[in-house]
Amino acid sequence: MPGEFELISSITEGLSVGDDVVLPAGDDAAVLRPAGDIVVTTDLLVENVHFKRQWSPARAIGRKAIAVNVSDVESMGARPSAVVVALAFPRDLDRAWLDEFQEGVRAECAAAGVSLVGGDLSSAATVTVCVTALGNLEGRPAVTRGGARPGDVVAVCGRLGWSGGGLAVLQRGFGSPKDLVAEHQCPTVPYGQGVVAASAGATAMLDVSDGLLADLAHICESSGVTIDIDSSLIEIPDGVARVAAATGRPALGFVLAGGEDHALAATFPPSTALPAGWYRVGTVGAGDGHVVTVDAQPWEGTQGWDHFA
Ligand SMILES: Nc1ncnc2c1ncn2[C@@H]1O[C@H](COP(=O)(O)OP(=O)(O)O)[C@@H](O)[C@H]1O
Ligand SMILES: Cc1ncc(C[n+]2csc(CCOP(=O)(O)OP(=O)(O)O)c2C)c(N)n1
Ligand SMILES: [Mg+2]
Ligand SMILES: [Mg+2]
Ligand SMILES: [Mg+2]
Repeated sequence: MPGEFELISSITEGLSVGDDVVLPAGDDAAVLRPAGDIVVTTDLLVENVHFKRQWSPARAIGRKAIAVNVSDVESMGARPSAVVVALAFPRDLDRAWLDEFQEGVRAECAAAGVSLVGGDLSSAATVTVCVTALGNLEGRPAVTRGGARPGDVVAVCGRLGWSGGGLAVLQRGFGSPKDLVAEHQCPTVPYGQGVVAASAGATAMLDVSDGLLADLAHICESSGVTIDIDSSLIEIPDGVARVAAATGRPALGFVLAGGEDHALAATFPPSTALPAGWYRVGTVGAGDGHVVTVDAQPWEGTQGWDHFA
């Protein structure tokens, strides 16, 4: 492995940046000039908690680190603009692993439309990635978790259950269905749909990281409402049905609580025509927060991921 400054040079060489970047990576800090309110968010990816190097190629881990963070920017109804990437890894890590990780970072930044404007490197016993992502509201109000109203429609854009299904496959030591495994290695974030939903009048929005039920409970709590999921509106992907059959776990559990979907979930007034790519999954009801039901019944299984439960 070359020295730290040589690595940084290779990481930042030839980086292109967007219009809001005044000073790119290379100084003590980058300088941005947003045209409206900015949103900022950060999420960690920790080896053996969020990924395993045996389960995911380096390129997918680099892509995922960007994707899950930009997903939180999208969920505010903002246009993603920039990221900084802090990376710690063992001294004896293969140089090829780092190069492939960095290739994934660049590829996903390009897909998401964000500029890589800085970061940090450190040695550590295992790989840890911390990304901070920024976005621009461009004059629109942020779509928070707190604006859902009784009668609103609950809708989703993106893939539910694929990532959780892929995780179950990997945990059993298998590699297929390949589409599910790929989705676990790096989720497909519906880039651009945060702004689309905000412009269509979404009243509340978030990205599904812990699991649809666990995350919708945040909207219930913040908005002071209840949500009922209508299971007849929920499609079970073929691969998820196969993994459910092989594991003896209910297919609906992967979709409702699998986690790491990084789909967007939002509430819309009942009169709103849902934007293309969005599908209804349930309805907002009156009541005092906390409650997400499925077909008007409490969900018996886990609601989603909790790092400390
Ligand atoms: N260590 C921390 N210090 C301050 N705020 C935090 C910390 N950890 C989480 N939060 C805040 O708590 C909220 C929920 O966090 P989290 O569940 O990680 O959100 P998300 O699932 O959208 O990534 C966010 O607003 C986040 O910024
Ligand atoms: C090795 C491994 N085990 C388990 C998981 C499953 N998993 C880890 S974190 C997580 C939930 C999402 O992560 P979190 O850090 O809570 O993201 P946030 O909600 O803050 O966006 C899930 C489903 C995984 N991805 N990799
Ligand atoms: Mg988080
Ligand atoms: Mg997150
Ligand atoms: Mg989130």
